[in-house]
Amino acid sequence: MEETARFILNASSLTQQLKSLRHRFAASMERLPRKELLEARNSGLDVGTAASTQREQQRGSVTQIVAAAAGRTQQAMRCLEEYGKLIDVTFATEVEQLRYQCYDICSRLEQLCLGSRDRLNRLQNARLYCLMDTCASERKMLDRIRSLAAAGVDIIQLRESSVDDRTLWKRAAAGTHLARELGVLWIINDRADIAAAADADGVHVGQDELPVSQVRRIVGAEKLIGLSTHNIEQVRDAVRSTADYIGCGPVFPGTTKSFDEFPGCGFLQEIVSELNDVNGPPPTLAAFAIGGITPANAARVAAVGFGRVAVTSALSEGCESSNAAALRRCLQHVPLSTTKIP
Ligand SMILES: Cc1ncc(COP(=O)(O)OP(=O)(O)O)c(N)n1
Ligand SMILES: Cc1ncsc1CCOP(=O)(O)O
Ligand SMILES: [Mg+2]
Repeated sequence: MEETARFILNASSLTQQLKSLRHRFAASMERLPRKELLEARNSGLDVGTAASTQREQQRGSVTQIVAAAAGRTQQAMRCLEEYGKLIDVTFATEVEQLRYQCYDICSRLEQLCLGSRDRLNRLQNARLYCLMDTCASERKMLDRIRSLAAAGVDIIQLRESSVDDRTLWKRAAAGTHLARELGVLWIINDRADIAAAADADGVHVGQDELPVSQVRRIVGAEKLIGLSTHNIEQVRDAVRSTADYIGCGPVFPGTTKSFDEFPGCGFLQEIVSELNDVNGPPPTLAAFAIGGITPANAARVAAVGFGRVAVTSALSEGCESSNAAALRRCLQHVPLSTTKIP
């Protein structure tokens, strides 16, 4: 459990709590006579070593490993507590206290594993991603989120650089609550600090912002991290990082952001080959095509094997519903690359 908290989830406070529990447990164990404990260890004569069930041999995910470890730890503590009463009552009382603390920590750890799994599952199935700004007021922003969710958008990104941090955080936090209620993923552009403070589902960063390794330190393991990529080397770096998805483009010129160069559909095709290459890196990333994508050109994106798009203008106010449906129709037959779920 400590390895999961530390190396997989990067959950520092949980790692600290598990470590402290382990140390306090070791201190309690010192109450027992070490020599007798060592002498009692005799695997050769242990009738239980051959007894193993098929279930014990199967672990399908890190979450299952954690659940099994939590169960074993709690059972072991209960056992030590009960038999300990025959040897040293103080030992038994200490283990009882540790067992209760262990319940809380294990439950938090399992929830963390399940939470990140749920987000990754939703990301895995996402096809439509919309970028929006903070709108003129919080009420207008929430209405817009409702319209996008009703139109069938899977992910919404709050992309805004012209408001103060306090306003951005407030809008981000209000969006978190509504998006959770509506079942859409809520991502904050550029700002890992705001994403963490607002408890959003994740953060999207570009090549000039904080590197993914640093973003991960800020947002923790359970949040999604998206990274913009403009060439195949950046895609390869993203696969090696702990990013969960990539934005790929710009594909076509658009009105939201101007660019000097357009890697275009050729780049998308390269990504599809790279992520599906059985000899190459495992297909661990969800990839969204971005830049000037509309219902009129989405078929060209789908034709190269991209089943996910991120758009701004194509889903602007008033045309959410019809354009989302049109984009979906273009993309729906493209199989989605699999994302790795811990
Ligand atoms: C899904 C998605 N893909 C790409 C981008 C672009 O990010 P970036 O290159 O950092 O540019 P800005 O959006 O910050 O101007 C994105 N935001 N979302
Ligand atoms: C933020 C960003 N990054 C690459 S293209 C783009 C703009 C996407 O908006 P639109 O779909 O209107 O081109
Ligand atoms: Mg950016």
